[in-house]
Amino acid sequence: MSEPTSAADSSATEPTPGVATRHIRIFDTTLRDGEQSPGASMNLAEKLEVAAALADMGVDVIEAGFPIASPGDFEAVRQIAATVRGSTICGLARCNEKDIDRAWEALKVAPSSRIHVFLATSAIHRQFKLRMSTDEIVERAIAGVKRAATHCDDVEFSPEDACRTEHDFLCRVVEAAIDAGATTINVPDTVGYATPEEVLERFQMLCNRVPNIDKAVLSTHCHNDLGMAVANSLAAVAGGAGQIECTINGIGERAGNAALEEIVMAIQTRKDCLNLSTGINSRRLVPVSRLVSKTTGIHVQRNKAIVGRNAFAHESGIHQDGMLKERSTYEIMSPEEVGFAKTDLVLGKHSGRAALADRAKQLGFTLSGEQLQEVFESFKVLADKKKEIYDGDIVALVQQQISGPETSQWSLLDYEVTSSRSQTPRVRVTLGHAGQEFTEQVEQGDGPIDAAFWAVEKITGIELVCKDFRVRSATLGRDAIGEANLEVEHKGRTYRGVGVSTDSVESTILAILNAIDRIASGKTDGEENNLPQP
Ligand SMILES: CC(=O)SCCNC(=O)CCNC(=O)[C@H](O)C(C)(C)COP(=O)(O)OP(=O)(O)OC[C@H]1O[C@@H](n2cnc3c(N)ncnc32)[C@H](O)[C@@H]1OP(=O)(O)O
Ligand SMILES: CC(C)C(=O)C(=O)O
Ligand SMILES: [Mg+2]
Repeated sequence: MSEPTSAADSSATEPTPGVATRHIRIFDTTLRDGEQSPGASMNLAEKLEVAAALADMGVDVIEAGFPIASPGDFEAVRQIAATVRGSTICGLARCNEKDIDRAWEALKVAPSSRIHVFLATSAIHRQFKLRMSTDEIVERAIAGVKRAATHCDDVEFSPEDACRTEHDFLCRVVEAAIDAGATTINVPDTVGYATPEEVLERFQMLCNRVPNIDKAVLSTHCHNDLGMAVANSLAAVAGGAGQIECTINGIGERAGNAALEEIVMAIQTRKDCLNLSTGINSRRLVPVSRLVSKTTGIHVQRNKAIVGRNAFAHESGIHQDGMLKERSTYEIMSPEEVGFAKTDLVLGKHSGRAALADRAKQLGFTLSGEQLQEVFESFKVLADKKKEIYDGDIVALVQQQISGPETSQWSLLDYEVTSSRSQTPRVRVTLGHAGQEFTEQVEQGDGPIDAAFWAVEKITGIELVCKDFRVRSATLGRDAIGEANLEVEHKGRTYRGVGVSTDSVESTILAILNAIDRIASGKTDGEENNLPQP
């Protein structure tokens, strides 16, 4: 493996000096094999939109469908062939005249079209599915390719289940198909069974043993049943393949096909050792992935390579600290390169002070020293309760810290609330003050908030007249934190209090205590600490 010599080298690799870069054709089969994913059917308008996006991204060949499969599939291939420009449009056909002629009927309007004929060659498929002898398979393959070649000079032939086909027989079929006019020979790992070493050997074997192999482009089409589709596709390329068949988000039959975005970014990111290139505009990968996900209803998992929501997100403090110092410590590609707006430093329970201070700074607060430490402590307490901390949470935490007294007099140790439609609310509050604990239980008021006021007033002995009280959701979602803001009057003077928590009763009690601390320190509303404006 080549080693980056500096931080920047790790994401800006160059091809090996003196070694020519080989261009690899990208054949996208999202609309054909991808649509074979259970539940992924797309309607005509959706297929046209996806095809246009694929062409715009720079896909060389779009397999638009299997025209004999249904009138809808035929019409989708026909309209894509009629309207989408910039890519070759391909249609799939079994090895029989009806399929091939129907495919051509749909494709003929395209300026550049390809008929893809397939016939299984492995012993299992010959014996149990097709019930044909080896001679019959060869004859049928030749007839199919010849029929396709009468329509179109771009003919692809796939010996289905090629990776489980006997070497001698595979060589025989491939040679016959090329002689019959096939210009691309696709060697599929139909059931995702092969290992990268086996794929490499199989492609090398075909290159060494099939005498006319130089008259066709070799192609790879890998399924992901054992999670090796992308590795197998790259192994095929190392063995001589010049075309990779793949799908957006890796959708496809069963566990899917090799994911286009992973192939493209592996080639782009590791051009230093692979010495390959594609014509794909990688900045379109995320938008096209989202389009396909929305269109098919197949959700992209958060940790999916390249296009998953977490692909450029960092939550761990140590990683975030590294990222803030130098991006290449934890990123081998830039998010912009694949179409994400930016790296996401997600604040959560694994984050540290560096990321918290950085986010607070972006929000308009400069935190350091003890102030940072205090916000960090309340941040960790909150992070234990919430999955993700949003910007609104940070603003609320910082504001609470800034507006709080230097030394808090009263602290909330515990509380319990019972409320129902039919009974008077009951609140039990335990407060700490000067090393002692005080508990009060009240059963009065119009609701738990009112009861909480009564309980705190009883413990502290400070009477409050509530002039204004609001609880607002500081962030989004059901686990949002509530920020309680109140204005109280005590002995003719007005005081403010702020409290935040995921529980609105708790944020209210904290806001009351905040106001009481201000009363004790003599800070009225007109003498607030200067709150920075986020
Ligand atoms: C590996 C792959 O992804 S291959 C592509 C798979 N995709 C699809 O099958 C999706 C679209 N398919 C369909 O809509 C239907 O299967 C159709 C319209 C193509 C055919 O439907 P039917 O005529 O009802 O046949 P059915 O699907 O039940 O069986 C397939 C037939 O094709 C035959 N067949 C399979 N592959 C081939 C081939 N490459 N060349 C010729 N015949 C083939 C089978 O032996 C079987 O023939 P039989 O009925 O004489 O036993
Ligand atoms: C039609 C062929 C190429 C196929 O999808 C496969 O073998 O997986
Ligand atoms: Mg397939």
